[in-house]
Amino acid sequence: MSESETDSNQASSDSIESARRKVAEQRGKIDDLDRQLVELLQERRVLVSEIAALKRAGSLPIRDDARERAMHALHAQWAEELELPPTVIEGLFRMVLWSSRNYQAQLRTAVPAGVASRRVAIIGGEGSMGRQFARAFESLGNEVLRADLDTSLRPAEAVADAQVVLFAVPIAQTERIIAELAPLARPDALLTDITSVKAGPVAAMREHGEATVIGTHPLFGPAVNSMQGQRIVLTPAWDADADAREGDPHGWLPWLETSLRAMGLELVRSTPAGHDRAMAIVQVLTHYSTEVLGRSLQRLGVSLEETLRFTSPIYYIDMLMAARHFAQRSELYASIQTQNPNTEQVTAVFREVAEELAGIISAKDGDAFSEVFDEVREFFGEFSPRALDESRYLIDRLVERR
Ligand SMILES: O=C(O)C(=O)C[C@]1(C(=O)O)C=C[C@@H](O)C=C1
Repeated sequence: MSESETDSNQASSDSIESARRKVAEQRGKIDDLDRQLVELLQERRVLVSEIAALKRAGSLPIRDDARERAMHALHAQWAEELELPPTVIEGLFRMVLWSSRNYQAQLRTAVPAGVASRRVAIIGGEGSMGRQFARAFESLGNEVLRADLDTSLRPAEAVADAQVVLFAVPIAQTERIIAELAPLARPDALLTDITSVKAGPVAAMREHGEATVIGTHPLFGPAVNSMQGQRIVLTPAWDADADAREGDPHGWLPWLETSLRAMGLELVRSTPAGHDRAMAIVQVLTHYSTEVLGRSLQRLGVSLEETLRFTSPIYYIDMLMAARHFAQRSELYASIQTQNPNTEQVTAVFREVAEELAGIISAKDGDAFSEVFDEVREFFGEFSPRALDESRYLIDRLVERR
């Protein structure tokens, strides 16, 4: 090595060293700023807890959409003034607001002072959903009786002793267990369930007991971090137009609605048949499509690792959803797919459409393809701009994690 080469190597290692030192210095300052950010979040949380107390006293809801919209608009304006990307600032504050609402739910902001406590039997109380609801009812001050296959408390005893009976058992066994236990419930009790189909279980609860019947379907699984902001469908067994006193002589519907809202849930009212029609799309059709995709990948012998090297964000999201689906219990999905009264009709259309598109594609008929494409685009109509916006948000969050 010549002398000048040695010199230049020395110079470059000096400059690397000096760059490293300066980066470390700046990092120290960043840590200080980040610490201040965290302290500000803590200060913010104190204000939120004060708002929570005021809201509880005034029976105001945790979430205020108008306020949140106004905040996002204001933040966008600030971002622009300071030349920061508004979507990044919006993402940050969405996280802050989500956490603020969760915190308020933990502080029991939405739990009305006068919500009556009841003795609630959870049949299937050791299952993951059963445990989640047991905790939630307990946190509202109810006495919870957990009964399951292996508990010392027998399900029959729990049902006879309870004012509210919640069936949280696998779909395939729900109707059999209801038939066995519902006759033991007190006539002034509430019978409810959390099964993903509603017509069958609600009819079974009506048929086998004298108690008031309200079916429910939580639109989330046991894996969610918090129930805050999740949805639950309520399907009272009586006709919506009927006199409520006739279908609900003991006022169970207001009690259940208040309790579920207090857990942070958003309520969706439906009839058992209306629910099942909607779920044939929300669950059966989309799960079927996911299952066809997963099965095709497996049958094609695709190397996931290899394809993920080429991934687009959408392929990645599709793979996340497909793998998530197949990572869960097959019995749950088997039941959802086989027990919905509308499954046949919906899956038949899926197969027809798969054939239709395969025909168009193999005929290399670009015009026919565009015609189909345009018809579907028109079908999505007003939803499209929102879909573009929200999917972009989702993609940004995913990209930021990697
Ligand atoms: O301002 C309120 O009403 C709050 O409850 C606070 C807050 C926030 O964290 O800023 C949280 C939830 C609401 O949806 C709006 C704002």
